[in-house]
Amino acid sequence: MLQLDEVTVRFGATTAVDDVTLSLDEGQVLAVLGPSGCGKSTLLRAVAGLERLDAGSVRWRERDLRGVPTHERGFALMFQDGQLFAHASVADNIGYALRLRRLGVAERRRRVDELLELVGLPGYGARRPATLSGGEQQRVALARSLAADPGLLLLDEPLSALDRSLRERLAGDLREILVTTGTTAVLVTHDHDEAFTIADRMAVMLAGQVVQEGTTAEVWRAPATREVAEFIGFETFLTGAAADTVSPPARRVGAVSPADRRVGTDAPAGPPGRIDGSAGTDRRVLALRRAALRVDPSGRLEGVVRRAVAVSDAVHLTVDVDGVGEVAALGDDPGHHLEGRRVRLALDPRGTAYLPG
Ligand SMILES: Nc1ncnc2c1ncn2[C@@H]1O[C@H](COP(=O)(O)OP(=O)(O)OP(=O)(O)O)[C@@H](O)[C@H]1O
Repeated sequence: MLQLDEVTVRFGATTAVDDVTLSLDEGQVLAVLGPSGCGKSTLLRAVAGLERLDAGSVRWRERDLRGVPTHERGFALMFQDGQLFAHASVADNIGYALRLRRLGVAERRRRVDELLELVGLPGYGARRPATLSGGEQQRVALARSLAADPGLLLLDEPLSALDRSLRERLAGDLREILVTTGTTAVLVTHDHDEAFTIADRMAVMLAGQVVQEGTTAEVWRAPATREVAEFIGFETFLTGAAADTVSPPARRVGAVSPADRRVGTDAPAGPPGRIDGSAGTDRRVLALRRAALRVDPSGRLEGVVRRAVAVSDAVHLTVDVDGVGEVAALGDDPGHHLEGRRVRLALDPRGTAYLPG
Protein backbone atom coordinates (compact mmCIF):
# COMPACT_ATOMS: atom_id res chain seq x y z
CA MET A 1 0.00 0.00 0.00
CA LEU A 2 1.07 3.58 -0.71
CA GLN A 3 0.25 5.83 2.22
CA LEU A 4 0.66 9.60 2.28
CA ASP A 5 0.07 11.30 5.60
CA GLU A 6 -0.25 15.07 5.94
CA VAL A 7 2.27 15.65 3.16
CA THR A 8 3.29 19.28 2.75
CA VAL A 9 5.78 20.72 0.26
CA ARG A 10 6.62 24.42 0.19
CA PHE A 11 8.64 26.54 -2.21
CA GLY A 12 9.44 29.72 -0.29
CA ALA A 13 6.09 31.37 0.41
CA THR A 14 4.19 28.98 -1.90
CA THR A 15 2.64 25.89 -0.35
CA ALA A 16 2.49 23.66 -3.43
CA VAL A 17 1.20 20.61 -1.54
CA ASP A 18 -0.82 21.37 1.55
CA ASP A 19 -1.45 18.64 4.13
CA VAL A 20 -2.34 15.82 1.74
CA THR A 21 -3.42 12.47 3.13
CA LEU A 22 -4.08 9.67 0.64
CA SER A 23 -3.73 5.94 0.37
CA LEU A 24 -3.71 3.50 -2.50
CA ASP A 25 -3.99 -0.28 -2.43
CA GLU A 26 -1.67 -2.30 -4.60
CA GLY A 27 -3.00 -3.18 -8.02
CA GLN A 28 -5.05 0.03 -8.17
CA VAL A 29 -4.62 3.12 -10.31
CA LEU A 30 -5.14 6.54 -8.72
CA ALA A 31 -5.60 9.68 -10.81
CA VAL A 32 -4.63 12.96 -9.18
CA LEU A 33 -6.79 15.39 -11.08
CA GLY A 34 -6.52 19.15 -10.93
CA PRO A 35 -5.94 22.38 -12.85
CA SER A 36 -2.54 23.74 -13.79
CA GLY A 37 -0.57 24.87 -10.74
CA CYS A 38 -2.65 22.97 -8.16
CA GLY A 39 0.44 21.06 -7.01
CA LYS A 40 -0.20 17.66 -8.53
CA SER A 41 3.25 17.30 -10.16
CA THR A 42 4.91 18.34 -6.93
CA LEU A 43 2.91 15.69 -5.07
CA LEU A 44 4.05 13.03 -7.55
CA ARG A 45 7.64 14.21 -7.31
CA ALA A 46 7.41 14.02 -3.53
CA VAL A 47 6.31 10.39 -3.80
CA ALA A 48 9.21 9.74 -6.16
CA GLY A 49 11.66 11.31 -3.74
CA LEU A 50 12.42 14.22 -6.05
CA GLU A 51 11.02 16.83 -3.62
CA ARG A 52 11.80 17.15 0.05
CA LEU A 53 8.77 17.02 2.36
CA ASP A 54 8.32 19.99 4.68
CA ALA A 55 5.93 17.93 6.76
CA GLY A 56 4.22 14.54 6.72
CA SER A 57 5.31 11.17 5.46
CA VAL A 58 5.23 8.89 2.43
CA ARG A 59 5.12 5.17 3.17
CA TRP A 60 5.28 2.26 0.75
CA ARG A 61 4.60 -1.27 1.94
CA GLU A 62 4.71 0.03 5.50
CA ARG A 63 8.17 1.52 5.09
CA ASP A 64 8.71 5.24 5.69
CA LEU A 65 10.57 6.55 2.64
CA ARG A 66 12.13 9.53 4.38
CA GLY A 67 15.76 9.65 3.32
CA VAL A 68 15.34 6.89 0.72
CA PRO A 69 16.76 8.18 -2.58
CA THR A 70 14.64 8.01 -5.73
CA HIS A 71 16.57 5.15 -7.35
CA GLU A 72 16.17 3.00 -4.25
CA ARG A 73 12.41 3.34 -4.00
CA GLY A 74 11.68 0.76 -6.72
CA PHE A 75 9.33 3.15 -8.52
CA ALA A 76 9.26 4.05 -12.21
CA LEU A 77 8.47 7.48 -13.57
CA MET A 78 7.01 8.45 -16.89
CA PHE A 79 6.58 12.05 -17.99
CA GLN A 80 4.70 13.96 -20.66
CA ASP A 81 7.69 13.74 -22.91
CA GLY A 82 8.92 10.17 -22.48
CA GLN A 83 12.56 11.26 -22.75
CA LEU A 84 13.86 8.29 -24.71
CA PHE A 85 17.56 7.93 -25.42
CA ALA A 86 17.70 9.30 -28.97
CA HIS A 87 20.90 7.50 -29.93
CA ALA A 88 19.70 4.05 -28.82
CA SER A 89 17.30 1.66 -30.53
CA VAL A 90 13.81 1.06 -29.18
CA ALA A 91 14.94 -2.31 -27.85
CA ASP A 92 17.92 -0.78 -26.06
CA ASN A 93 15.71 1.92 -24.58
CA ILE A 94 13.35 -0.65 -23.17
CA GLY A 95 16.13 -3.03 -22.15
CA TYR A 96 18.11 -0.38 -20.29
CA ALA A 97 16.71 -1.23 -16.86
CA LEU A 98 17.14 -4.92 -17.59
CA ARG A 99 20.79 -4.39 -18.41
CA LEU A 100 21.27 -2.57 -15.12
CA ARG A 101 19.79 -5.62 -13.46
CA ARG A 102 22.32 -7.78 -15.31
CA LEU A 103 19.80 -9.92 -17.12
CA GLY A 104 21.35 -12.14 -19.82
CA VAL A 105 21.04 -11.21 -23.50
CA ALA A 106 18.50 -13.89 -24.37
CA GLU A 107 16.32 -13.16 -21.35
CA ARG A 108 16.53 -9.44 -22.06
CA ARG A 109 15.48 -9.95 -25.66
CA ARG A 110 12.56 -12.12 -24.61
CA ARG A 111 11.37 -9.54 -22.08
CA VAL A 112 11.75 -6.62 -24.53
CA ASP A 113 9.71 -8.51 -27.15
CA GLU A 114 7.06 -9.24 -24.55
CA LEU A 115 6.87 -5.54 -23.59
CA LEU A 116 6.73 -4.40 -27.24
CA GLU A 117 3.86 -6.80 -27.72
CA LEU A 118 2.15 -5.46 -24.60
CA VAL A 119 2.29 -1.82 -25.78
CA GLY A 120 1.19 -2.72 -29.30
CA LEU A 121 4.53 -2.26 -31.08
CA PRO A 122 5.69 -5.77 -31.99
CA GLY A 123 8.71 -5.76 -34.30
CA TYR A 124 9.72 -2.16 -33.47
CA GLY A 125 12.87 -3.12 -31.55
CA ALA A 126 15.42 -2.00 -34.14
CA ARG A 127 13.84 1.41 -34.80
CA ARG A 128 15.27 4.71 -33.52
CA PRO A 129 12.99 6.93 -31.40
CA ALA A 130 13.26 9.76 -33.97
CA THR A 131 11.54 7.58 -36.57
CA LEU A 132 8.48 7.01 -34.33
CA SER A 133 5.31 9.07 -34.00
CA GLY A 134 4.60 10.85 -30.71
CA GLY A 135 2.13 8.16 -29.68
CA GLU A 136 4.60 5.38 -30.51
CA GLN A 137 7.30 7.13 -28.51
CA GLN A 138 5.02 7.28 -25.47
CA ARG A 139 4.27 3.57 -25.87
CA VAL A 140 8.02 2.87 -25.86
CA ALA A 141 8.44 5.09 -22.80
CA LEU A 142 5.69 3.11 -21.08
CA ALA A 143 7.33 -0.19 -21.99
CA ARG A 144 10.62 1.14 -20.61
CA SER A 145 8.94 2.17 -17.37
CA LEU A 146 7.35 -1.26 -16.99
CA ALA A 147 10.55 -3.15 -17.87
CA ALA A 148 11.98 -2.84 -14.39
CA ASP A 149 8.81 -4.32 -12.89
CA PRO A 150 8.28 -1.28 -10.69
CA GLY A 151 6.35 -1.62 -7.45
CA LEU A 152 4.71 1.68 -8.27
CA LEU A 153 4.43 3.51 -11.58
CA LEU A 154 4.26 7.30 -11.43
CA LEU A 155 2.81 8.94 -14.53
CA ASP A 156 2.92 12.72 -14.99
CA GLU A 157 0.56 13.80 -17.79
CA PRO A 158 1.81 10.90 -19.95
CA LEU A 159 -0.56 11.64 -22.82
CA SER A 160 -0.90 15.39 -22.85
CA ALA A 161 1.67 15.98 -25.61
CA LEU A 162 -0.47 13.92 -28.00
CA ASP A 163 -3.37 15.06 -30.15
CA ARG A 164 -6.88 14.39 -28.97
CA SER A 165 -7.96 11.30 -30.86
CA LEU A 166 -4.64 9.60 -30.18
CA ARG A 167 -4.86 10.58 -26.51
CA GLU A 168 -8.26 8.93 -26.21
CA ARG A 169 -7.09 5.72 -27.83
CA LEU A 170 -3.89 5.57 -25.83
CA ALA A 171 -5.78 6.24 -22.59
CA GLY A 172 -7.87 3.13 -23.25
CA ASP A 173 -4.77 1.11 -24.09
CA LEU A 174 -2.94 2.39 -21.03
CA ARG A 175 -5.83 1.31 -18.80
CA GLU A 176 -5.76 -2.15 -20.34
CA ILE A 177 -1.99 -2.47 -19.95
CA LEU A 178 -2.05 -1.38 -16.30
CA VAL A 179 -4.87 -3.81 -15.52
CA THR A 180 -3.24 -6.69 -17.44
CA THR A 181 0.04 -6.22 -15.63
CA GLY A 182 -1.60 -5.54 -12.25
CA THR A 183 0.48 -2.38 -11.97
CA THR A 184 -0.06 0.00 -9.07
CA ALA A 185 0.06 3.51 -10.49
CA VAL A 186 -0.46 7.16 -9.68
CA LEU A 187 -1.42 9.26 -12.69
CA VAL A 188 -1.30 13.04 -12.66
CA THR A 189 -3.62 14.73 -15.15
CA HIS A 190 -5.76 17.83 -15.72
CA ASP A 191 -8.09 15.89 -18.03
CA HIS A 192 -11.13 14.41 -16.28
CA ASP A 193 -11.96 12.09 -19.16
CA GLU A 194 -8.45 10.69 -19.06
CA ALA A 195 -8.67 10.20 -15.29
CA PHE A 196 -12.02 8.46 -15.70
CA THR A 197 -10.74 6.16 -18.46
CA ILE A 198 -7.48 5.14 -16.81
CA ALA A 199 -8.00 5.18 -13.05
CA ASP A 200 -9.91 3.20 -10.42
CA ARG A 201 -9.76 6.06 -7.94
CA MET A 202 -9.62 9.79 -8.24
CA ALA A 203 -8.23 12.50 -5.98
CA VAL A 204 -9.29 15.99 -7.02
CA MET A 205 -6.70 18.56 -6.08
CA LEU A 206 -7.28 22.31 -5.89
CA ALA A 207 -4.78 24.85 -4.56
CA GLY A 208 -2.49 22.25 -3.02
CA GLN A 209 -5.23 20.33 -1.22
CA VAL A 210 -7.10 17.14 -2.01
CA VAL A 211 -10.73 18.26 -1.89
CA GLN A 212 -12.31 14.93 -2.79
CA GLU A 213 -11.12 11.34 -3.05
CA GLY A 214 -13.00 8.19 -3.98
CA THR A 215 -13.61 5.73 -6.78
CA THR A 216 -13.93 7.46 -10.15
CA ALA A 217 -17.62 6.51 -10.19
CA GLU A 218 -18.22 8.01 -6.74
CA VAL A 219 -16.60 11.32 -7.61
CA TRP A 220 -18.45 11.38 -10.94
CA ARG A 221 -21.82 10.70 -9.33
CA ALA A 222 -21.52 12.89 -6.28
CA PRO A 223 -19.00 15.71 -6.56
CA ALA A 224 -18.32 17.17 -3.12
CA THR A 225 -18.48 20.81 -4.15
CA ARG A 226 -19.41 22.98 -7.09
CA GLU A 227 -15.72 23.58 -7.81
CA VAL A 228 -15.12 19.85 -8.11
CA ALA A 229 -18.24 19.44 -10.23
CA GLU A 230 -17.12 22.20 -12.61
CA PHE A 231 -13.71 20.67 -12.87
CA ILE A 232 -15.07 17.27 -13.85
CA GLY A 233 -17.34 18.65 -16.53
CA PHE A 234 -20.69 19.70 -15.00
CA GLU A 235 -21.82 22.88 -16.73
CA THR A 236 -25.30 23.79 -15.49
CA PHE A 237 -26.20 24.36 -11.83
CA LEU A 238 -29.82 24.82 -10.76
CA THR A 239 -31.57 25.38 -7.47
CA GLY A 240 -35.15 25.74 -6.20
CA ALA A 241 -37.99 25.77 -8.71
CA ALA A 242 -35.64 25.56 -11.72
CA ALA A 243 -34.08 22.38 -10.34
CA ASP A 244 -37.52 20.93 -9.60
CA THR A 245 -38.73 21.71 -13.10
CA VAL A 246 -35.83 19.86 -14.69
CA SER A 247 -35.95 17.00 -12.22
CA PRO A 248 -39.30 17.00 -10.37
CA PRO A 249 -38.96 15.64 -6.82
CA ALA A 250 -41.92 13.29 -7.27
CA ARG A 251 -40.32 11.76 -10.32
CA ARG A 252 -36.92 11.20 -8.84
CA VAL A 253 -37.59 7.69 -7.60
CA GLY A 254 -37.97 5.39 -10.55
CA ALA A 255 -40.51 7.68 -12.17
CA VAL A 256 -38.95 8.39 -15.51
CA SER A 257 -40.95 9.45 -18.57
CA PRO A 258 -40.79 7.30 -21.69
CA ALA A 259 -38.64 9.92 -23.39
CA ASP A 260 -36.33 10.15 -20.41
CA ARG A 261 -36.20 6.39 -20.23
CA ARG A 262 -35.03 6.07 -23.80
CA VAL A 263 -31.90 8.03 -23.19
CA GLY A 264 -31.43 7.25 -19.53
CA THR A 265 -31.65 4.61 -16.90
CA ASP A 266 -34.50 4.09 -14.48
CA ALA A 267 -32.60 5.16 -11.44
CA PRO A 268 -31.51 8.78 -11.38
CA ALA A 269 -27.92 9.50 -10.47
CA GLY A 270 -27.07 11.16 -7.20
CA PRO A 271 -26.30 9.98 -3.73
CA PRO A 272 -28.36 6.90 -2.88
CA GLY A 273 -31.17 7.54 -0.43
CA ARG A 274 -30.98 11.26 -0.91
CA ILE A 275 -32.80 11.74 -4.14
CA ASP A 276 -36.42 11.48 -3.21
CA GLY A 277 -36.67 15.17 -2.40
CA SER A 278 -37.49 14.55 1.25
CA ALA A 279 -34.26 13.26 2.73
CA GLY A 280 -30.93 14.87 2.04
CA THR A 281 -32.09 18.46 1.83
CA ASP A 282 -28.41 19.28 2.34
CA ARG A 283 -27.92 18.41 -1.32
CA ARG A 284 -30.07 20.92 -3.10
CA VAL A 285 -28.10 22.07 -6.11
CA LEU A 286 -28.85 20.09 -9.24
CA ALA A 287 -25.73 19.82 -11.40
CA LEU A 288 -26.04 18.81 -15.03
CA ARG A 289 -23.55 17.70 -17.61
CA ARG A 290 -24.27 18.88 -21.11
CA ALA A 291 -25.18 15.32 -22.12
CA ALA A 292 -27.87 15.22 -19.40
CA LEU A 293 -30.17 17.30 -21.62
CA ARG A 294 -30.67 16.19 -25.21
CA VAL A 295 -32.91 17.43 -27.95
CA ASP A 296 -35.77 14.95 -28.17
CA PRO A 297 -39.19 15.63 -29.77
CA SER A 298 -40.91 13.74 -26.94
CA GLY A 299 -38.85 15.38 -24.17
CA ARG A 300 -40.64 16.96 -21.23
CA LEU A 301 -38.83 20.32 -21.20
CA GLU A 302 -39.22 23.04 -23.79
CA GLY A 303 -37.19 26.12 -24.63
CA VAL A 304 -35.58 28.39 -27.21
CA VAL A 305 -32.12 27.71 -28.59
CA ARG A 306 -29.90 30.74 -27.89
CA ARG A 307 -26.64 29.35 -29.22
CA ALA A 308 -25.67 26.35 -31.33
CA VAL A 309 -22.06 25.33 -31.92
CA ALA A 310 -21.30 22.29 -34.05
CA VAL A 311 -18.53 20.05 -32.76
CA SER A 312 -17.25 16.88 -34.42
CA ASP A 313 -20.07 14.52 -33.51
CA ALA A 314 -22.79 16.68 -31.92
CA VAL A 315 -24.06 20.22 -31.51
CA HIS A 316 -23.47 22.11 -28.28
CA LEU A 317 -26.55 24.12 -27.45
CA THR A 318 -27.46 26.82 -24.99
CA VAL A 319 -31.20 26.54 -24.50
CA ASP A 320 -33.39 28.99 -22.57
CA VAL A 321 -35.78 26.49 -21.01
CA ASP A 322 -39.24 27.66 -19.93
CA GLY A 323 -39.35 28.13 -16.18
CA VAL A 324 -35.66 27.20 -15.81
CA GLY A 325 -33.38 29.60 -17.68
CA GLU A 326 -30.30 28.87 -19.75
CA VAL A 327 -28.89 25.35 -19.72
CA ALA A 328 -26.20 23.55 -21.70
CA ALA A 329 -27.65 20.80 -23.89
CA LEU A 330 -26.75 18.47 -26.74
CA GLY A 331 -28.28 18.39 -30.20
CA ASP A 332 -27.39 16.01 -32.97
CA ASP A 333 -28.56 17.77 -36.07
CA PRO A 334 -25.92 20.19 -37.37
CA GLY A 335 -27.78 20.46 -40.70
CA HIS A 336 -30.49 22.68 -39.26
CA HIS A 337 -30.19 26.23 -38.23
CA LEU A 338 -31.23 25.86 -34.63
CA GLU A 339 -30.68 29.29 -33.15
CA GLY A 340 -34.00 30.93 -32.25
CA ARG A 341 -35.98 27.72 -32.68
CA ARG A 342 -38.04 26.04 -29.99
CA VAL A 343 -36.90 22.56 -29.08
CA ARG A 344 -37.86 19.87 -26.59
CA LEU A 345 -35.28 18.36 -24.27
CA ALA A 346 -35.25 15.01 -22.47
CA LEU A 347 -33.32 14.43 -19.26
CA ASP A 348 -30.76 11.65 -18.90
CA PRO A 349 -30.42 11.19 -15.13
CA ARG A 350 -26.96 9.68 -15.56
CA GLY A 351 -25.64 13.14 -16.34
CA THR A 352 -27.00 14.66 -13.13
CA ALA A 353 -25.76 15.00 -9.58
CA TYR A 354 -26.92 16.76 -6.42
CA LEU A 355 -24.51 19.07 -4.64
CA PRO A 356 -24.62 20.60 -1.19
CA GLY A 357 -26.44 23.95 -1.24
N1 LIG B 1 10.86 24.20 -8.07
C1 LIG B 1 9.92 25.09 -7.76
N2 LIG B 1 10.24 26.28 -7.22
C2 LIG B 1 9.29 27.18 -6.89
N3 LIG B 1 7.97 27.01 -7.07
C3 LIG B 1 7.58 25.84 -7.62
C4 LIG B 1 8.53 24.83 -7.99
N4 LIG B 1 7.83 23.78 -8.51
C5 LIG B 1 6.54 24.13 -8.46
N5 LIG B 1 6.37 25.35 -7.92
C6 LIG B 1 5.09 26.04 -7.68
O1 LIG B 1 4.26 25.16 -6.96
C7 LIG B 1 2.92 25.20 -7.42
C8 LIG B 1 2.48 23.83 -7.89
O2 LIG B 1 3.23 23.44 -9.03
P1 LIG B 1 3.03 22.03 -9.74
O3 LIG B 1 4.00 21.95 -10.87
O4 LIG B 1 3.07 20.97 -8.74
O5 LIG B 1 1.55 22.18 -10.29
P2 LIG B 1 0.77 21.26 -11.32
O6 LIG B 1 -0.58 21.10 -10.76
O7 LIG B 1 1.54 20.06 -11.61
O8 LIG B 1 0.71 22.19 -12.58
P3 LIG B 1 0.88 21.83 -14.14
O9 LIG B 1 -0.26 20.99 -14.52
O10 LIG B 1 0.85 23.19 -14.78
O11 LIG B 1 2.22 21.15 -14.26
C9 LIG B 1 2.91 26.25 -8.52
O12 LIG B 1 2.49 27.47 -7.96
C10 LIG B 1 4.36 26.33 -8.95
O13 LIG B 1 4.64 27.61 -9.47
